Amino acid sequence: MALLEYLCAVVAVLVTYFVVVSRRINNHWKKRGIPGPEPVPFFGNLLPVLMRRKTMSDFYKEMYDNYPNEPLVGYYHFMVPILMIRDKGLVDRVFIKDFQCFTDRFGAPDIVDDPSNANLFVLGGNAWRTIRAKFTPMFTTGKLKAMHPNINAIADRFIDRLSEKLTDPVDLVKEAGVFAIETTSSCAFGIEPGAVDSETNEFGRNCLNVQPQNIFLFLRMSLLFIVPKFSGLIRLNVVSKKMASYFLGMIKDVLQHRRASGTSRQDLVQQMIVLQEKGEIEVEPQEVEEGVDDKSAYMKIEPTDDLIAGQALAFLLAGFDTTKYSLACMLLELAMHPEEQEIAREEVRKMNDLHGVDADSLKSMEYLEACMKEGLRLHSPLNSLVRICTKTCSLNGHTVNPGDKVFISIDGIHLDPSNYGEPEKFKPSRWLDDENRPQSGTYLAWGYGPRTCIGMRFASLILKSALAKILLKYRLSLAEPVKMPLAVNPMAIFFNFPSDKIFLKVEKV
Ligand code: HEM
Repeated sequence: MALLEYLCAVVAVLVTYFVVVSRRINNHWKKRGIPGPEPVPFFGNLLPVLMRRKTMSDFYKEMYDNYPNEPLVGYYHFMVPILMIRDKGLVDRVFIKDFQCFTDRFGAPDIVDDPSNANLFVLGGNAWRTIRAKFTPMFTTGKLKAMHPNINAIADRFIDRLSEKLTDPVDLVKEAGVFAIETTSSCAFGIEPGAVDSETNEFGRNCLNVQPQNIFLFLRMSLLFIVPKFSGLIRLNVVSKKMASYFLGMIKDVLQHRRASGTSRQDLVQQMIVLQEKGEIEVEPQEVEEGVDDKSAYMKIEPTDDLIAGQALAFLLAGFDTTKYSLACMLLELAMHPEEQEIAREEVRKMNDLHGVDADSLKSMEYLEACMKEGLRLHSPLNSLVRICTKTCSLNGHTVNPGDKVFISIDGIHLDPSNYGEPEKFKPSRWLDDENRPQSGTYLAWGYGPRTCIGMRFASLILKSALAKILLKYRLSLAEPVKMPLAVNPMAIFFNFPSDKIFLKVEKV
């Protein structure tokens, strides 16, 4: 009995302590005069998300919409206070002008000995800056042109697959997924297209399951984001150990095979091999990022197979699902808007008659580009952009300290009527109207500032190649009604991935 009483007393003390600490933490924003939704102990503001009553995207967008006159809003990711930036001027400050105070995304240490975390997406500080400076030239116009025949071949295979499905409704997300598997395997993992052409082989299956959007990933990503040092200590990764070991092993095999056989191919793997052959990575004066006046902001890095494999893994993690869902959503919007689809088809036809579909002609397809931008505005695969403060700075009179987390709601900004007239409408023409072009800082599908998507030009080329080839051959329409806005997977912490199937009718033009 005495033991039971003793245990009850301990539990009562712990609960009281816990509630008091939670309350104190939950007063963080109140004390600073920053408005925000009322938190509950431990869960902060996440309870509706964890109970699947709201998606993370809805939660962010509601916060953006509910405080229309506030430049800053505070919320709690479990017990960690997070600052949401609403004001465009402050977005510019954090992501561009004061970027040197907000360089990190996860707050991970400079270089991590674990290759699955030592990648461009996760790394911070000098290691990120150094690798970014060396990897950016892999996506220049010339390099993309050289890779384009590969990309076109993958788009052709996509067209062939669709031709076999003309009688049945096409499962859009599934087909876009197979296309994304092929581009990822071919360009980032150096495997010939066709070798992994379906969801049923191991590579394809693993691509589809590399980051299953469930509660475990939600909690893992939450920990990495809110307590990066602790996550480092317990060696928490952005992917499971099994997936990391599969993909890292695969890319290392490709590296070894190319070196042993002397074979070469126009892809990202080859460019990484070229970088590796130059020896220790050191940033040259002409590669120094704008705003960085100190060369000590960079470091020397040994381009080991692990480091290279880590970057290929980042290309997969950052590029696979984003490409798949972006393509699916763009095709869906075109299917729902036959008039815009026809204008785009006419433009592609004209350019194709003159030059065929190549990297140059795709560049001149302005309407197609506008369709892509508009599709991404309405269906940005990422719901938010995140930065971690690395140097003390003041935002609107509020001091932000190293380790503090700031973010912006992409959907909030993309669907704000003060940024886009009739924001819910698919209107590619808004991108061609020179007088009313969307202002800078209001289009965030590829991110913003020096840490924007490194694969943007590459992904645009892939998406436009697929769109152009499909429009030339097929007319798209809905096979069954689709409810807008699309339902999103509730456990996708940073993403807007549609959760329902979408079926299109595809007919020859
Ligand atoms: C439609 C397709 C894609 C979209 C919409 C997209 C979007 C984004 C966004 C929003 C970010 C965060 C930027 C920020 O925080 O400011 C990002 C980062 C990144 N993306 Fe993409 N992405 C796409 C495809 C790709 C592809 C194909 C690759 C690989 C070749 C890629 C590689 C990366 C990497 C490595 C980062 C981290 C960059 C850094 O922190 O330096 N992405 N992407």
